[in-house]
Amino acid sequence: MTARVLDGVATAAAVKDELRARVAALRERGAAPGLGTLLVGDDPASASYVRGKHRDCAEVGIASIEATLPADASQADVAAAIAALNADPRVTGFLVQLPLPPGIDERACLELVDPAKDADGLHPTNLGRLVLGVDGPIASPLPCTPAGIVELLARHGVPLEGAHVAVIGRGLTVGRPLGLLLTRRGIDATVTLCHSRTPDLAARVREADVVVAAVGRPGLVRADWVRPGAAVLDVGITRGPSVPGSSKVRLLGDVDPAVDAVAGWRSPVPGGVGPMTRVMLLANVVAMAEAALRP
Ligand SMILES: Nc1nc(=O)c2c([nH]1)NC[C@@H]1CN(c3ccc(C(=O)N[C@@H](CCC(=O)O)C(=O)O)cc3)C=[N+]21
Repeated sequence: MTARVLDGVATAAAVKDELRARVAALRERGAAPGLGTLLVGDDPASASYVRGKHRDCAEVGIASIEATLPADASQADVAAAIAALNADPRVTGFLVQLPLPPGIDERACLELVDPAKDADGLHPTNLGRLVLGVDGPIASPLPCTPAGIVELLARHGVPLEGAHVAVIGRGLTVGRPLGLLLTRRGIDATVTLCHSRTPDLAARVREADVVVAAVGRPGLVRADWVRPGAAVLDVGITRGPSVPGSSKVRLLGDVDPAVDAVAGWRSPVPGGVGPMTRVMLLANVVAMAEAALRP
């Protein structure tokens, strides 16, 4: 067997086409959506992700508002920048790029974001709505990577209802909210949420119809862990050594490429979950701008 590709680039492009039409409709009603970003410090990977998000916005007609602070910004500086984005009428949704520099309290910063402008879906109110399994009075944004994974599977016809999903990783942005999303009514997967202290991880993965690896350890998921025909989603992105004779660094996923001989589906790195994460951010911004128009 050779695994079929869960193509995040093509799927994200299809979602973008749908969003472009919704953005045009919003603009006609005088409610142009705008994405704000707050980047603190000069981590090159973070700067490159933020640039990518603004490029995506331009492609669908969403305005971009960029805020930056130096690496030595204080907690109060970050709080003031978040307050300015909360108050800016051009900004219908924004995110605080993570990770924040050492010394800044990330959780405290996320709590300062207006939940109605929380493009990442990481404010405790929105995570609470995810736990409750209901949409709030405003459209409640979903965390982008979990939402992107569900969309990627749905658009490739990979069923989740009745499926057993092994999620590896319990982080705030991927594993933990993904477990909540997959077990919602209407999605109806059965989830085993695995982490660094799970005994016999290989055995938990072997039981799964769908495997999601979100750890950041290259090659963690090996071919002999995977049930034949399973769908394997790779969320890990580790920057490896540069390609010999080129300035490009190799991006390494959490899934050993040898898995392709066993799996039914695999999402590649790059070109899988990453582009879906980015497009779900845009989807949140559009949905929040639409919600703001409703009486
Ligand atoms: N507040 C906040 N929200 C985030 O959503 C957030 C964040 N902070 N901090 C960092 C992580 C990481 N993340 C990625 C999104 C897209 C790709 C992506 O598109 N990757 C390309 C490769 C791009 C490359 O790294 O060269 C791909 O997989 O094809 C990667 C990583 C969002 N994150």
